[in-house]
Amino acid sequence: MKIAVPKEIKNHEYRVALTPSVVRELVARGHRVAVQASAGEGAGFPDAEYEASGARIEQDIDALWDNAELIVKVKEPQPEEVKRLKPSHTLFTYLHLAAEESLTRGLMDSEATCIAYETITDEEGGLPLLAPMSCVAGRMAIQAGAHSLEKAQGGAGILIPGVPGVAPAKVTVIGGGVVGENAARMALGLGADVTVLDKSLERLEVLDHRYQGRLNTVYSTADALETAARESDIVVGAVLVPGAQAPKLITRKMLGDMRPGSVLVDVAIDQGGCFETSRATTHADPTYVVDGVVHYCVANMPGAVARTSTQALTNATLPFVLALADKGWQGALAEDPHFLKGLNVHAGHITHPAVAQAFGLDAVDPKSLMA
Ligand SMILES: NC(=O)C1=CN([C@@H]2O[C@H](COP(=O)(O)OP(=O)(O)OC[C@H]3O[C@@H](n4cnc5c(N)ncnc54)[C@H](O)[C@@H]3O)[C@@H](O)[C@H]2O)C=CC1
Ligand SMILES: CC(=O)C(=O)O
Ligand SMILES: [Mg+2]
Repeated sequence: MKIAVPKEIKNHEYRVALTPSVVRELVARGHRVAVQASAGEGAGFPDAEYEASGARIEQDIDALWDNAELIVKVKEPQPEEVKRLKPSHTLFTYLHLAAEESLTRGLMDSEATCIAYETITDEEGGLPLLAPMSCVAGRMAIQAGAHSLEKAQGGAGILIPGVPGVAPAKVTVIGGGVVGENAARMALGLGADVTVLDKSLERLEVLDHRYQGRLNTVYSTADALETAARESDIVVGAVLVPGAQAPKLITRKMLGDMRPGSVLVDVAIDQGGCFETSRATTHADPTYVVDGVVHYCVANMPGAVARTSTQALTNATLPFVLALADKGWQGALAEDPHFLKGLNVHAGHITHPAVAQAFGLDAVDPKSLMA
């Protein structure tokens, strides 16, 4: 299989889809890997390491895309990348389509086969290719929140742990999955007063047991959300309905009840965000203020810690990339129903029900493509 690794072009995105170690595994199986010149530099993997692993370094972007069968990326294709896709391509990357209709339409028009990391499932009901980046983003959410609470950033001027004689900050995390648990863990580590809200009692039970009374767990209702908004210094948005747009849980009206200088960190922004006033921001300009409340809404948070994130991401994607390369998309997806859940778009059709529902379109059952 001819595999291409483009250099990521999203704002301040320094991750790369394959490390030299992964390239080595692919080349050992007889695959040909082309890596765009300097694609790995931001994550600390120079071209020479890829060459030593058997990759060809490609300077010409047109040739890189044109000659590829399988394109492996990190972030959703940007408009100039969508234009390069063609029906013979298999694209494997994060897509987050429910948040972006124009991207969805662009991928449909390309007629390429587009497999999303974030909708692949596992036996335990988890999302194994989202989890490593959720782990990173959850941990970063508290760093981002702590920084945003500083006065110079528009925050209330609160130090998360407080000091002797001064109470710590109150941190509420909405959604106690991978992002939520990692955010809660970091906030606890800093000495915050931490509450996790979730709709899943099972999840709250797991967290209660794991954190042995150090964490407050609250079932997520409209009342609980209003209380969280009123009383918290930082609210982290960490909900997910896989493939779908995030529900808007903190409304504009509720901002009026928040203390000035409080902070909303919307990690769920890549699925459209779970606060009504959220709009995607970039690492270059990560925050803005609405009604006195600081919003941090960066859609590619792990890109800022590209070295850690690239290693964590490729640990998880490796078996899937090998399966696609060895068997082709039909072979790999036909024998793994969890991998098949990753198929979002094929030959102009949407193949994920939650994505189709987000735009009032019909979904084609991916099983019907496996014949
Ligand atoms: N901004 C960024 O850079 C990144 C964003 N993310 C995003 O973070 C979000 C969370 O991801 P994960 O933690 O991996 O998902 P997850 O599936 O592990 O956890 C989501 C949790 O939300 C809960 N939930 C769903 N609807 C809810 C509601 N209405 N009220 C309260 N809780 C609700 C679920 O029960 C679940 O426990 C996703 O949108 C993901 O794409 C992940 C990584 C990086
Ligand atoms: C999951 C995601 O959006 C990211 O890692 O950038
Ligand atoms: Mg995005």
